[in-house]
Amino acid sequence: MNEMSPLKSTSPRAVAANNFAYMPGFGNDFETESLPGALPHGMNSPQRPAYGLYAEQLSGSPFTAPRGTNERSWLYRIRPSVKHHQRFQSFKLPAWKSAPNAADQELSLAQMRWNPLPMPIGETNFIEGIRTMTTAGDVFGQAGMAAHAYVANADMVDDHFFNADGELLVVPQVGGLRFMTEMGVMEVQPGEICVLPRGLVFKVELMDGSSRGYVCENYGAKFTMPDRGPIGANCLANPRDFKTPVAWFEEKETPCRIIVKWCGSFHVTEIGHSPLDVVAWHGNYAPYKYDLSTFSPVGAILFDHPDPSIFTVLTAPSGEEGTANIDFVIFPPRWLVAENTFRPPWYHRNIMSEFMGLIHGQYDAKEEGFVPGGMSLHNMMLAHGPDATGFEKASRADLKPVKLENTMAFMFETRFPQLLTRYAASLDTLQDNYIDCWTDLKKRFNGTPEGDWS
Ligand SMILES: O=C(O)Cc1cc(O)ccc1O
Ligand SMILES: [Fe+2]
Repeated sequence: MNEMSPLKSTSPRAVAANNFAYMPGFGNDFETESLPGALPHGMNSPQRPAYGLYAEQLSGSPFTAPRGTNERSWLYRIRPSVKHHQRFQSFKLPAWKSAPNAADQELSLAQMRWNPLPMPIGETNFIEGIRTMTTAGDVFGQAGMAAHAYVANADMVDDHFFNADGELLVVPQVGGLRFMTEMGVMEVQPGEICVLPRGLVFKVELMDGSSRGYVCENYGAKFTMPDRGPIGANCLANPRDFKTPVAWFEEKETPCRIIVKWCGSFHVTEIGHSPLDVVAWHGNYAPYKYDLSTFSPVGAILFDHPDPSIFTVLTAPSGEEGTANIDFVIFPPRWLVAENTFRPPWYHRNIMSEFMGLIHGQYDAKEEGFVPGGMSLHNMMLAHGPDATGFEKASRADLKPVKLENTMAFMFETRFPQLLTRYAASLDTLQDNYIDCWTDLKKRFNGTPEGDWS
């Protein structure tokens, strides 16, 4: 039983909304109840669950998935979800696109970079504020992803949402977000991320007013922790730093809506009560959050610049070993100590497609132009690397140990090409001079082994 403070909400029986607790661990089999005795023991489906609750299974994998990837939770709720999912009508969220986005895509064969999206002027909640930048793969085939940015200035009050098309990895950049979900409440600040499983009902409140950030919508197999190989049993992201909320419910008997994303289109249904009515649950299919500052980077401690896969927080497998549907990678503060080494990222061309964002500070491959809240896209096989100023600086730097501080960039990297939405291609914040950052890279070859460093 969770230790919770006295009840304070629309219902005398709901759990206080300002004292949220979390359970540590990644993919654990959790159990949690917000009323004593609400969770059945030793079985899932008693003839009459305590408190008159309904038992409901939420499956995140096929019933017969192997043990390591088999995910489901049992929810004990005031009304079964079938009472929430009735008479759907079409709903419009025109800025949220899905792959394949044939009618709306733009040629994306360019290195691209954007300044941050402006905050919205009209009232905009989290789901209304989602603007798709790129789509990749195919939502119907359950492969690929979409990279979205969001801007929001309003709470979801009576509106709730679930996404049947994939899980959502949310990366706040400005403003904390409070995710009130069926399975509990998560408060997520910039510098933290959270994952909302496919099908989970939630709404979002803004903790600090106007908010901005990024969302990766994963159409494929769920994010999991990468294997560490020879690194061993510790470092990178550690399982105990992932936090899943304890059960929380409200008993709100006033009109609410549920908006659903399903195969790329949106639908709405009206119900007479809150769908956030799960009093207790157990299982391993659940939302979680993670504080990026708890990532323990492991890197080169003598020479050279390793591949960025060393900074993978979460990976969504594609079925082909070593070829991720999506890798979620961060570039956290760290010591740079490599000797006789060009320390920033090397110039490269990559079969994977890289969408990047900056949560705060400065990114070491770009001296200017990549600002917090900004985005960049380096698509499949398109060359990129440090800008000319960064190259110059790093090539001449005194290679003493240096701490890279005040920085937190991230990458959504996918095996699929990322196709731009028309929205992304026509944004005012698209930098039309991005490729000029490489113009001043000089020819230094002059036939001598030293090259021309004048
Ligand atoms: O392109 C980028 O900035 C991301 C990146 C960083 C790095 O250290 C190595 C490869 C890579 O794609
Ligand atoms: Fe790259």
